[in-house]
Amino acid sequence: MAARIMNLPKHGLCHLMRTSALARHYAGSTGSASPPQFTTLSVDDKTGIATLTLNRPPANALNAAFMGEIARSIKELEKSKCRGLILTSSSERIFCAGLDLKECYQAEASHLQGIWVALQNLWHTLYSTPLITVALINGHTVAGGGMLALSSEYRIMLPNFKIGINETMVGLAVPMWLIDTYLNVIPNRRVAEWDLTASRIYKSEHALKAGLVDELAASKEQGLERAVAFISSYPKHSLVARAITKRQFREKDLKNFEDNRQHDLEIFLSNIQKPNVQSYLGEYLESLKKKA
Ligand SMILES: CC/C=C\CC/C=C/CC(=O)SCCNC(=O)CCNC(=O)[C@H](O)C(C)(C)COP(=O)(O)OP(=O)(O)OC[C@H]1O[C@@H](n2cnc3c(N)ncnc32)[C@H](O)[C@@H]1OP(=O)(O)O
Repeated sequence: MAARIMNLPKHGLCHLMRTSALARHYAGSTGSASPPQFTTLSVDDKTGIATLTLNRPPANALNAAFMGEIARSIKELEKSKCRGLILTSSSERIFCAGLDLKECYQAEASHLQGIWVALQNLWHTLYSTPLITVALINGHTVAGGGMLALSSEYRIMLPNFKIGINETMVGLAVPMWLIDTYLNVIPNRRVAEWDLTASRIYKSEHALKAGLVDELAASKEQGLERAVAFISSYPKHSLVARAITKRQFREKDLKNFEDNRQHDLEIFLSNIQKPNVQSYLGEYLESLKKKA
């Protein structure tokens, strides 16, 4: 089996062609001709590997438009017969800081609903995709950012960053579908329960030891090479069987989610609008500002 390893040109012809194709797709599905705003996508036609780069400074915080854009790109890549997807960040410090908390503070219920439904859809799309998925975690990734990493099949992280799910710390329960996602990576229930109830955040090196990530890479370039090698290690003839097997492993979690989608939304809306949670959220946002 020949595993092709190459660095993708950041602004190559291939990238431009794919971006315009996606823009046409968005125009068809949303009625607007606006191109992707918060991501760049490049596809290596020789390897069939796509790199989706998160680019919403300063923290790649997730709002509904950003999450919709990521999910639509994944769906489009599935149709284009790409074999694999690498998720990474344009920032040198932050892979993804989770939900955009500024948009969760003192927001209308309809806005909060839009955010949560977009988060649910993004999780479902990434967790269920037949594509071979690798998160190249080149910065801190917490909460919803942890979700992106853990929903991928393989995680490569750069040293000296943080990864974890800290929802309880901000006053909210971890949704069942995210617990299932965590257990898919850390099957030791006691460790998983402790991590999620205590909002445990791991440093890269410790995350590797705990099995939360699969490899450390010294640089983003090395990480990209390792990600391409991982995806290319699956022979072409195995891809359909591989995708069916992946689906079977994840089917129960996906069904649980579908059975409880509405209830999950109601729990979020009820929690996030509680005065004590909103008040804590305000203080938390202030503390993030004061750090600067
Ligand atoms: C109350 C619960 C709300 C929703 C519940 C539902 C649960 C959903 C899951 C979630 O995703 S909740 C999101 C939880 N996220 C966090 O708690 C992350 C908070 N951020 C951090 O811990 C740190 O920023 C970091 C470790 C990610 C990066 O640290 P560092 O490199 O030192 O950067 P700064 O802290 O200086 O941040 C840079 C810049 O980004 C802004 N920012 C950071 N996180 C968010 C965020 N989640 N939403 C909006 N904005 C965020 C931060 O304020 C700084 O902005 P400046 O304008 O001051 O540059």
